[in-house]
Amino acid sequence: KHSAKPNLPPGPWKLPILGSIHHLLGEHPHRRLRTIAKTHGPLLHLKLGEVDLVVITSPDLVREVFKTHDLKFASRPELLVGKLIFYNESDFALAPYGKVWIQLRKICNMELLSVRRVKSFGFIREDEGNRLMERIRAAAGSPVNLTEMLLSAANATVARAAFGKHCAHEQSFVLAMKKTSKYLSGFSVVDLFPSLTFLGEISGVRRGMQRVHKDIDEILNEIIEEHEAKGLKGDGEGEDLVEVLLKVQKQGGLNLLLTHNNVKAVILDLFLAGTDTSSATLEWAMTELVRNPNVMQKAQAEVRKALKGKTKVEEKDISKLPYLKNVIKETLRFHPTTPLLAPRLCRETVELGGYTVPAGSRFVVNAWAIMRDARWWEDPEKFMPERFEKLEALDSGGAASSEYIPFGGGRRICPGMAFAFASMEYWLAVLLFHFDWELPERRRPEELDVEEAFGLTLTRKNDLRLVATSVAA
Ligand code: HEM
Repeated sequence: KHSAKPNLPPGPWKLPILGSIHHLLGEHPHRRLRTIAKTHGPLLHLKLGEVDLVVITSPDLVREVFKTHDLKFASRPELLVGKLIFYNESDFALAPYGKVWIQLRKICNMELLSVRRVKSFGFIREDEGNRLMERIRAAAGSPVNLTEMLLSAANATVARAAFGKHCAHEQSFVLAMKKTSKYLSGFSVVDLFPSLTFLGEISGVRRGMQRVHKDIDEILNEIIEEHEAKGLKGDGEGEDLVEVLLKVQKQGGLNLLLTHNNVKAVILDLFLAGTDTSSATLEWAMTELVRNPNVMQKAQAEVRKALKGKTKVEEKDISKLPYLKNVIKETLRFHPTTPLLAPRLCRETVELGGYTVPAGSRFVVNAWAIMRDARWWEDPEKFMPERFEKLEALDSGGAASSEYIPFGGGRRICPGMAFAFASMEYWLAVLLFHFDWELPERRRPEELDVEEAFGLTLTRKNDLRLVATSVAA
């Protein structure tokens, strides 16, 4: 008689079967969810089909979930793409919390994306930076598609880091990954009604995923065979990431028998999480620099003064560019490329903010809304890199603060921060040192649009086309 209903967080009214899905229509989810939070508060409950979704829009709650209750929120929801493309969740970005995730994350932190390893890829970033510069120079004053060029540099960098210098499969692999990312939103019908398996069949999604998986698997098998045939050097110098993973597999000594599927799935993670996040951030940085000529001048003056007399930017110069670093931090605040972070799964029932979040709920943090909220940010709609000169606590790129969370937080915080900053800072320095930038047809800076395309990564809707003028060194 008195079976107590859980005291769920508030949320908008729900329809039978669909739940709250209709409230998310018409605008990008991070924008709709901010509007809903303004009415119902910073802790929301929505029912999306069969899924309970809890949304957080306040730094206090962020602190609670990433610090006090981190372990309870450290899992990821099961998505069809994880099963069908990521080798039945043999990776660690989509894997639930557990033995596999713990071991793979350890390998990632200590071997794949450690500061030492990221440093060892400096020559790749410099090569790709030079290639970027030459492609822009070759355009000789006609508009260049920076969106496409930055994505190509990011893809090539991860591909070379993962597979080694000469990988014949780079292009076909990148293409297959592009197809994969469209299945990853977590908001698709197959993931909102997981019990209705026939939806995957009639929509063709299941077949599409199986086809992409087959293509990816063939390429990765060949790459692994080539690496095995070549033999593993084992000296730690100049190793690519496939070599590192195969070496760890051979050495054993982990709490996990690392399978070939683990190796392949981890490589997929690095591509999916590590390519368009970095290129989209740079694309937004260049957008804001063109829209804010004073900021552009200040950043260019810094880099040109620090590198006076040089003909090329070197990685070691980046430490002399604090303003440029703040331009990137401000871009990540203003245009976080994963505005709702990556969805988590609540492993146990938790009391949060006076409400009950039931075990099994999916949960997201509206990082975009928090980082544009005037309660926590002065002039939040203004692009102002100077704000980071005062905010020492935010220097670590996110881990230290619950208002600045472009990389998430807690145990599942992005492990690719060092990799991302190294490429983004270097390439931005190259773009600003060698070129002046303006809009085609001498359009005014304020005419540059900031429309968003929502996919897994928040990119510009329209490609960024700018005219570059070479500056004499
Ligand atoms: C501007 C660039 C980037 C941004 C904004 C970004 C952001 C994020 C965010 C928000 C998450 C989810 C964290 C959470 O659940 O709390 C994440 C996870 C992850 N990122 Fe990044 N990321 C970037 C670059 C990279 C790069 C370059 C790599 C690797 C090469 C990478 C690898 C990963 C992986 C593997 C995960 C999953 C971690 C796990 O579940 O344990 N990311 N990233």
